Amino acid sequence: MLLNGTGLALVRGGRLLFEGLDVSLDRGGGLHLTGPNGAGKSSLIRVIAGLLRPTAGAIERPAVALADDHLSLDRELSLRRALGFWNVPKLNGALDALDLSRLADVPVRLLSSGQARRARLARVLASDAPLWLLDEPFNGLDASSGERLRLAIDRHRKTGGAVVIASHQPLADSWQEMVLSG
Ligand SMILES: Nc1ncnc2c1ncn2[C@@H]1O[C@H](COP(=O)(O)OP(=O)(O)OP(=O)(O)O)[C@@H](O)[C@H]1O
Repeated sequence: MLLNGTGLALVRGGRLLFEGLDVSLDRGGGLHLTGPNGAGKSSLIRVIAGLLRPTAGAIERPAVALADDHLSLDRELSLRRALGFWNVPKLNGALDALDLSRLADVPVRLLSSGQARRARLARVLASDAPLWLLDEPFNGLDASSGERLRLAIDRHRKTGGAVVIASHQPLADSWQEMVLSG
């Protein structure tokens, strides 16, 4: 098993967001976190990433790559050099997959908001982490970028990776859905 969390609970801002939660994923697996705003999807992703300590429970995880709104890229560097700050062994393939190659030499500060979002996703695609954690990855992407991302995610799962996505958008049947109710 790639990811195994058992009995997870989290209190945040004085509120119990979830308790007794089990999450597990095998290689090739996909977990889709859904639920209303504030239900705790992003918080659970941060628990899985190891950035938030759960109030109860235990978690075993492999190396993870997280894409959310927090990744900082040096705005003065070119996209390629800014991403190069991270562990990105598959950078060229990732830039290609998200149609960012022609922007590789452009300073990060000149990217549009959708291009910057794709850049944060490219960091994940370029990593060699088996577990991808994607918080609302389709937000702000145009249709063709969304499709490119879907293909990259499918490819990652088919080659033995696993993916957790928090998203309000429907996903295909191959995703195991977990509804958080807050
Ligand atoms: N840094 C923080 N400190 C305290 N409480 C927080 C913090 N960040 C988020 N929360 C609270 O935790 C709860 C869950 O937030 P979270 O961002 O996990 O929800 P979500 O399900 O991802 O929501 P959305 O669909 O809006 O993205 C909310 O009530 C939020 O106010």
